[in-house]
Amino acid sequence: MSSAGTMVSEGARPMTMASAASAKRIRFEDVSVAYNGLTVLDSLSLTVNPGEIVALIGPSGSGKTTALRAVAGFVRPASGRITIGDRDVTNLAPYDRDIGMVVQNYALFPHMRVEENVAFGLRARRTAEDVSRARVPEALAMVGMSAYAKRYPRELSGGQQQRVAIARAIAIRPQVLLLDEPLSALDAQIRRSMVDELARLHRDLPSLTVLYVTHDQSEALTLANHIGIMRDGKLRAFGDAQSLFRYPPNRFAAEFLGRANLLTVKDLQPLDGDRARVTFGDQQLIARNHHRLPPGSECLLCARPHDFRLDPPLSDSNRLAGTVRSVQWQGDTHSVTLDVAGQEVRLTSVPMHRPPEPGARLDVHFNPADVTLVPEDERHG
Ligand SMILES: Nc1ncnc2c1ncn2[C@@H]1O[C@H](COP(=O)(O)OP(=O)(O)OP(=O)(O)O)[C@@H](O)[C@H]1O
Repeated sequence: MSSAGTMVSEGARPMTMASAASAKRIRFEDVSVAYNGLTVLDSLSLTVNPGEIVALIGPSGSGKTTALRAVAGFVRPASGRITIGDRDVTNLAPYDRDIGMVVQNYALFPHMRVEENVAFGLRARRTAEDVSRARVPEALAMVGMSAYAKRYPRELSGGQQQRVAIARAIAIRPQVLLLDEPLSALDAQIRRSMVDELARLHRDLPSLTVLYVTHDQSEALTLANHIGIMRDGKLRAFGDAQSLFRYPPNRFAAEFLGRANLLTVKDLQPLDGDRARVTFGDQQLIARNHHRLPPGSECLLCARPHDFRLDPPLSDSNRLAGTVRSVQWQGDTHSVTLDVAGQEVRLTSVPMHRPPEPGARLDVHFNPADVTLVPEDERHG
């Protein structure tokens, strides 16, 4: 642990975990959970492939933690099946599932020193004393906390406590690691460095299959191989992080993962490849039709704030003429809100020497390959 509070593995890969080849898959098969007769997780089917990180994101109350707790064995599904590798764990007790878990608020035992906290899971599993003696320093080294073994939790910062919680979870060498908002109690700067460190930890432990629940889309985009977006107990979108961001399958996914301008367009006409022409106001625009929406569809054109350009357009660019509503300087960017044919468009640019004034006319353009059409129909969302 450096004094700046970074998590670094000390020494050469101390933990000789099994290789990625022995990693285990987590599978939800049509899993529903109800509390007091109210369904809060509705027919969830989802696979976390061996050794990958899947992030579940979604608004408060959408069922993310419930899904995680069902894997951990803290809630029993009303129907469906959960498997880890080839084992059906649906009805196994939590301690029989070979799972490590880290929750938001550290949950360290305050009366135990760091090393005793990390040893706790090993003791509970009746791990031989000599094995435990080796595993505790290994796990602490993985999270850069070797120097803090003798401290009590109250003598640690929040970030340090969470590192100890992670060390405790991985000391048992679980097949599966469940992380429930592990960084949300930390301040923004520590959180950012912990995200990098979790990514590194996962590179050091490639056999670990991770289900990661978070509110924070940037954590999900940075860490996850695949992202699931939940709403009202249902999985509304699932895909690899990049595709989900670039080609959101519905309005909800577009709005939840990153900021999106969603322009209402109509009269879709497919062009060559996966492109299509659409009508926006009295203008024709070209966009990707990644979801192959049928001709004539009413849909949304999804453009991210950074997709817009202010420099002179290329010949095949889409152009929009707008009126500036507001301009905000945000340090490393300018954020501009425009009125374009009665719809609000937000764009970000590198800091401008002479930002436009509210009320000024501003022409922007964007490359057809950077924007995508999204179905408006709620049946898709
Ligand atoms: N023990 C419980 N008893 C009754 N209802 C519960 C219980 N735990 C959760 N719920 C309800 O289940 C729904 C889903 O909760 P869950 O904690 O899974 O959501 P979440 O997406 O993780 O939310 P958050 O991001 O706020 O943690 C919520 O409406 C919640 O009130």
